Amino acid sequence: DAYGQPYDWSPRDFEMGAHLGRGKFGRVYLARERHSHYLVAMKVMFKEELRKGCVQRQVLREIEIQSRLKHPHILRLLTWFHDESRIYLALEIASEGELFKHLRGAPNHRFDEPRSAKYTYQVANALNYCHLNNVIHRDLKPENILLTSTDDLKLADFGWSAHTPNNKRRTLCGTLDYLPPEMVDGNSYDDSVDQWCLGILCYEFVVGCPPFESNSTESTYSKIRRMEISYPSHLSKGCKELIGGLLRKESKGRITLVDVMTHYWVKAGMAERE
Ligand SMILES: Cn1ncc2ncnc(NCCc3cnc(NC(=O)Nc4cccc(C(F)(F)F)c4)s3)c21
Repeated sequence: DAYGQPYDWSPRDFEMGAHLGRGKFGRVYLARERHSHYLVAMKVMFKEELRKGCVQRQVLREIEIQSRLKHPHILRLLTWFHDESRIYLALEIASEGELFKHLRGAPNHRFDEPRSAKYTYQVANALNYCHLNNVIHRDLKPENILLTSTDDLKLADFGWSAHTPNNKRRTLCGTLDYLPPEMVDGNSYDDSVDQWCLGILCYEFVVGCPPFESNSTESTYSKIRRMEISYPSHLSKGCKELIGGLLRKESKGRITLVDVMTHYWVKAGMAERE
């Protein structure tokens, strides 16, 4: 407010609009702040549901982590508040919504290599910023990445993020396709799990499905453990080399996020997109 004191936001400050999407816990609405007409994406979650899902602490950790992260490719958590039954996250809007929708809607469910290279660069840039702030995202997948009207990516949903180093087992939920071998085996892990996930993500961009996808948990796990990856013939040498550099079973052997941002395939793809 005018005196520089943090203002206590409340649901009454916003007019709720269109339904933008739904997550595992709660729904997202377009919302407009009454005086400034500023538009936000409002994630509304029921405290009872979070309690039943035993995720209250994770939401609070996400709020603590996300309010500190300020980066062009990380979706801003602008503010948060709660009333007697709900918790509200006021988020920056990414008007094109979940990247997942655009990937599934693209021809052959995949992006061309220049577009994939640009997105890979932006995610690597955001993850590098997270790691410099001792945060691992841990839940990178197309559903958690949003697209803006300028065709730029925003990393979102830090509900599973954690401070490094971390070796708490995370209860498995959602897709297993992105789990790195060290997590499948329940071993300790560090921020290089995000490099693994970036490799899976890049593969899914250019191929249209994750490399270890299969119809049962056991076979996904065994494919991950055996590093059973096949590259379609349409992939360029540079693309295979980059993905191969990230999908290394040995976490220490994975190329760094800076290696990704300076990789010739990534730079060539971005130059072509300019
Ligand atoms: C759909 N859509 N379209 C446009 C648009 N623009 C912005 N945002 C959108 N959608 C919201 C994306 C999110 C960002 N941050 C989130 N954070 C979260 O959902 N956290 C969270 C909640 C409950 C439980 C847990 C826990 F603990 F279990 F992990 C974690 S969701 C948009």
